[in-house]
Amino acid sequence: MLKFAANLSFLYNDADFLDRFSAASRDEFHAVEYLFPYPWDARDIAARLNDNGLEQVLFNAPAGDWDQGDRGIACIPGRELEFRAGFNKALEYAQALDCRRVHVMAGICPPGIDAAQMRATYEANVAWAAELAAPIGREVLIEPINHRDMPGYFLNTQTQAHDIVQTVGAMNLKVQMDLYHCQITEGDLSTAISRWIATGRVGHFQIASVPSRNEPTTGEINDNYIFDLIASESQQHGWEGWIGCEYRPKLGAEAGATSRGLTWLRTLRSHSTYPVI
Ligand SMILES: O=C(O)C(=O)[C@H](O)CO
Ligand SMILES: [Mg+2]
Repeated sequence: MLKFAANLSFLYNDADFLDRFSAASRDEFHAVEYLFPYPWDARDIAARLNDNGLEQVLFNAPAGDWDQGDRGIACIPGRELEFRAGFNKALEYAQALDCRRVHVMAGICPPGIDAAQMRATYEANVAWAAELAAPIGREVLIEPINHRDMPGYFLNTQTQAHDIVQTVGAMNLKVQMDLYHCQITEGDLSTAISRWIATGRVGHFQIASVPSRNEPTTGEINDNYIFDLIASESQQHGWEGWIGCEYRPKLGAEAGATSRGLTWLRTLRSHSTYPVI
């Protein structure tokens, strides 16, 4: 089985955020993810989830001052209190929205701080977050991100992320394997998927075409081959996670752009040899 979640920060941009939940439901999504819920009251989001029968599968912990260039603060020495306050807020939303996974963004490496100090800071922060989240059944995800989209981002490769997961050791610390970033940074997706899913430490996948970050099947990745691989590996290893549709519709913010771009998913739902939701 493959389970796809609509990323409401990237999709349905022709609608206000709170109206995107019903739009995703109309396109027969069963789950959603997005970057940040914090501008909205959790009760309003919970009502949209409930009204539309949607599961909340992922969102991000506060990532610093996004408009000022922060892309997470977990690796930055001196911002630990800010990180902890933000993650506490993320857990409040995770409980209100019954969301199992919280993505903790690492941050852009500040100049003049050595890599060892950033790694120590990052490991201490995600270890603290995982310990706080574990008793309430939440998972902390860390995601390698390519340096074309985020120059200088601390976490860049799958091996780096899994090394940190092993070093920290918390069973609820897992890797968010965004195949868009993995293709740009490392390529060799099939081997990477098989290798890392077998560890049991992949918490979530995300997909988008490369290089344009549009709908699957419109770029250099053979997405249908990848979907078949994830389906078979998931069955072999008992992986039951979600695949986030974190892409920008080719038709942009035109009315109905997202729905008109979902041919790849409708085809998969009707033609695959395994269940697809
Ligand atoms: O950039 C990505 O791919 C992500 O998934 C982050 O959560 C948002 O930037
Ligand atoms: Mg991603």
